[in-house]
Amino acid sequence: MKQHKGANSFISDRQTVVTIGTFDGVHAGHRTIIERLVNSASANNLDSVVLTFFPHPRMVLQKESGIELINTIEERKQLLEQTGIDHLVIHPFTHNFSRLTALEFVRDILVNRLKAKKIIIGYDHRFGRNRTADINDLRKFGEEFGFEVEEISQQDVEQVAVSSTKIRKALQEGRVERANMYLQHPFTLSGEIVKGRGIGKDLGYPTANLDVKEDYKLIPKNGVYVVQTRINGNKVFGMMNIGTNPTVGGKEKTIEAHFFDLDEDLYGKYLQIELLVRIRDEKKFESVEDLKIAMKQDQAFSTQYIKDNYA
Ligand SMILES: Cc1cc2nc3c(=O)[nH]c(=O)nc-3n(C[C@H](O)[C@H](O)[C@H](O)COP(=O)(O)O)c2cc1C
Ligand SMILES: Nc1ncnc2c1ncn2[C@@H]1O[C@H](COP(=O)(O)OP(=O)(O)O)[C@@H](O)[C@H]1O
Repeated sequence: MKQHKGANSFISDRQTVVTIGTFDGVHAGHRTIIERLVNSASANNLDSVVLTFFPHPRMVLQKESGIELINTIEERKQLLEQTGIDHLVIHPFTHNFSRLTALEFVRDILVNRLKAKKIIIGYDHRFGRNRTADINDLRKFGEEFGFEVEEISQQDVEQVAVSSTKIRKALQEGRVERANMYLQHPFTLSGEIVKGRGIGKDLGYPTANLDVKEDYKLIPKNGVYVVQTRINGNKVFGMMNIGTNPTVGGKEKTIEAHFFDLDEDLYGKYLQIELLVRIRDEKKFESVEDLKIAMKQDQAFSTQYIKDNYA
């Protein structure tokens, strides 16, 4: 897969089949559409192109929308990489871009830049300044500029929307097993390991504090989770707490993980941590001793879960 930082730097020897969308989650519904794209491209000797926008239009046009996405742009790239598309174009969505008329968008971006011979698009897709144009307009442009339009049916579009909503809701409720089932891959949190308050080691459970810098990333419900990551190429399991650490007088929300059978300085490392299952709510314990007992139980739960599911 070739990556392009915008349509202006797109290069391809062949003409293309293009689909346009956010593809947040890159879940089963998205994969069905992308499969269609890839198959259509190979059947017609064309290159397959996913055109996606970043920042998300709502992050630019409705700054206060508080949008929460399943994937950061980095995660989205990695997931799309696995689908077998030839090109991923991440076009910067700016105010200026949003002012393009439908004609300008189709002619300048899709036809002249992306060399579109075919466009696969949802039945309800709208585009151009103020989203005035629809799929019928796109078909007319197709006759003028020589490309074909393939419609994604209402049923398929709804399936995609329902899945994204279900995944976000499951994550907000802490049901990561369910979210992972819809996603068909584990939900991840990614970021750099930063210094915390240095309490973990005293508790006997050092915890790597994850700094998720993307403010639009959906963080699942506070609580304790079984997790898995890769450290220096090795698979490592652990347990993660998302919350404010009320027992030790914390206020800020933190994301921290204790990894099993590991003793290593992780500061400055970039980790992608997969959430596997939720164990319990975060609690304010009477004492640090009670917290330690709970963490020991969390470890026992995790060990059993890993044995049952990953042995
Ligand atoms: C598996 C796990 C479960 C935790 N559960 C709780 C909890 O229920 N309540 C709480 O106040 N803190 C909980 N914590 C966080 C601890 O309060 C502890 O302060 C933290 O791990 C150390 O913070 P530090 O990185 O700033 O040193 C948990 C941590 C882990 C790793
Ligand atoms: N098994 C482990 N799991 C998590 N972190 C570990 C582990 N072993 C060593 N560490 C290191 O210890 C640090 C956490 O120690 P801790 O006392 O909780 O300090 P901090 O408050 O800075 O997170 C981690 O960032 C990592 O560098």
